[in-house]
Amino acid sequence: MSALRLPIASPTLAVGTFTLRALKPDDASAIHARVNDWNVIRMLSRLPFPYPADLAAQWIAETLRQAREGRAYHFAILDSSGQLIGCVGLTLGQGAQKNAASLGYWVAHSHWGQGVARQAACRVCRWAFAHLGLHTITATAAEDNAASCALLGRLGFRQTGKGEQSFMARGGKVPVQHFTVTQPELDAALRPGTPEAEAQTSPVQRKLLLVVAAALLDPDNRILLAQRPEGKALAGLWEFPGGKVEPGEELETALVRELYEELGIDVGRACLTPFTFASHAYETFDLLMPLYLCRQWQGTPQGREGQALAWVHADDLASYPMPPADLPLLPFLRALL
Ligand SMILES: Nc1nc2c([nH]c(=O)n2[C@@H]2O[C@H](COP(=O)(O)OP(=O)(O)OP(=O)(O)O)[C@@H](O)[C@H]2O)c(=O)[nH]1
Ligand SMILES: [Mg+2]
Repeated sequence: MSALRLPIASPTLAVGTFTLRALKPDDASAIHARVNDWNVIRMLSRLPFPYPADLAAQWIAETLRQAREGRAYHFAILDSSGQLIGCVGLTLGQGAQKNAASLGYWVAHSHWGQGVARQAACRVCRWAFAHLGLHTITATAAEDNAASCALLGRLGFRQTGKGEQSFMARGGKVPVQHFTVTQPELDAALRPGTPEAEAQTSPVQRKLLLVVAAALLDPDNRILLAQRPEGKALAGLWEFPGGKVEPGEELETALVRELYEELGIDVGRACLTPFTFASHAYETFDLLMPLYLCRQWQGTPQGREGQALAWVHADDLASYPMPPADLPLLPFLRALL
């Protein structure tokens, strides 16, 4: 579990013939020209019509502030000639919602029907799942925005409910549909050959994820496994307790913190023995996971994040489905125990 989320730099992302990059103050006039269009603005809840020219500059300044603070990431969508043709962005939840973000986008009317929003939204969601530790991304679309509802469905978003929302430009409440997607749902919906599916193979976007984990051993040489809870990636699989190393954090410090957060036990750093490591290329990131052995701790392990726990003999490990990264580690544990 992450203690806090540090802002990360907005990347420049490529998808198909489009480029997504952080907004710049110079984009204001292009944004104003494209968004101040009834076709576009009637689908956006928070914008007035007509859209005053100076609002674009204020909004850009706000997005840059939010990005510096790690609260939102907004991108200009540029076509192959570098012309701004829309925007896409994610606003991150706070507090208990920190693993969720909401998606928003618009595309200039002249570019509708060309898959711009689909490709851009997909690219940003894939980046966000890989880099921001998100579990879900939500989106809301006006019920009469059939194109947007269809686009979200095509990206793997599920409709989770209906409601009403004030739309400034329309001067009142409008029926809306709420949607949500997880990383596996987004990945499952990718259609091979589409620009958004091809974009993922771009090597510059691969991320190395450093995760630290422990094989806790009881006096009978049984290993403690924890079942990944619902809502997390790889939910239901059994894993070694542990988690992501925070930027600037030492490995052992991270592991001591994770074991306390996830299991409520106190482990001295001296009780952690480096054992082996897992290295696995997941679809969107490379996992590097040092695995430590630990035989001594204070307290009784409890699933503090709602995860089931099991003490498992090395010979029984095969009965517990584990993430693919863990499978090469099992022979070493069997040999040791
Ligand atoms: N802890 C742990 N993570 C593993 C194992 N095997 C494996 O592939 N992973 C991957 O490593 C990453 C660790 O994520 P995590 O969800 O434990 O991270 P965390 O405790 O910091 O949680 P949070 O990000 O929800 O705050 C996940 O992508 C997970 O799928 C394992 O045996 N133990
Ligand atoms: Mg964890």
